[in-house]
Amino acid sequence: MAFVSEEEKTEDYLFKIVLVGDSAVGKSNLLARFARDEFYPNSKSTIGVEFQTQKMDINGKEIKAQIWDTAGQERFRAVTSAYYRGAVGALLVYDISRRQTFDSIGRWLNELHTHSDMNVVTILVGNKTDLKDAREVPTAEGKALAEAQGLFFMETSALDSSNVAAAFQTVVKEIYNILSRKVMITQEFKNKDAAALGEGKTVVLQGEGNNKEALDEEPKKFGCCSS
Ligand SMILES: Nc1nc2c(ncn2[C@@H]2O[C@H](COP(=O)(O)OP(=O)(O)OP(=O)(O)O)[C@@H](O)[C@H]2O)c(=O)[nH]1
Repeated sequence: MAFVSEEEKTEDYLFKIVLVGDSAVGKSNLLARFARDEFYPNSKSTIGVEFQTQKMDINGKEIKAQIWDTAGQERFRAVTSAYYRGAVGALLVYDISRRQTFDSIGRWLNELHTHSDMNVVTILVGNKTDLKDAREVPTAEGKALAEAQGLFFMETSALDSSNVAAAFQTVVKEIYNILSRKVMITQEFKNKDAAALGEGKTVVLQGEGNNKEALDEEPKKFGCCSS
């Protein structure tokens, strides 16, 4: 087990992660499965925005993933810029049994990159793998798109739970790794300065641009239905 000091344990990390994709691909159910281990066979379209904060343990650190969910359909959606603002992670979701939802991924990726940091950690998620006989998008095609766009990739089923936690964890772990590398670089610089000045060392967690906002920002809510 890795050694974590008392001081380190009490540090809080809050990562804003957004769910993006066409209507009815299963965004809300992925969140419901991950955060509450629930599934709704007849869920209605999300109206406005919902978010859930889920605690996770990464390398002995307590991370809070604040996961935001909005409707895929334009008329039910939240204010786009506010939805993406400060996001450091994204799940780009399509339904493996409806090709048109896969064809929309390019558009969602454009929207994500227009409204958030280009470096937002993104995973392409092919949901509803339980619908084996209805599959329209082969796994290899999803994987190829992810590779071409530099995204992580996973296929999930909110219905039978497969890979749901793994998909969220992949994003959170990668964000944490990026921030850890930044801390190490900051520490290296500070140590050099400190050595020059003869001072003790300090470690500061520094996000940049939108990433920093995500760490600072208080959750905001639009529309209805948060838990
Ligand atoms: N078979 C199957 N059905 C699923 C799965 N995930 C979601 N569904 C169903 O798909 C429908 C839409 O799910 P939602 O989670 O509401 O989809 P959404 O992407 O949040 O939809 P919007 O809010 O309209 O954008 C519901 O009837 C769910 O029960 C899954 O993994 N397998």
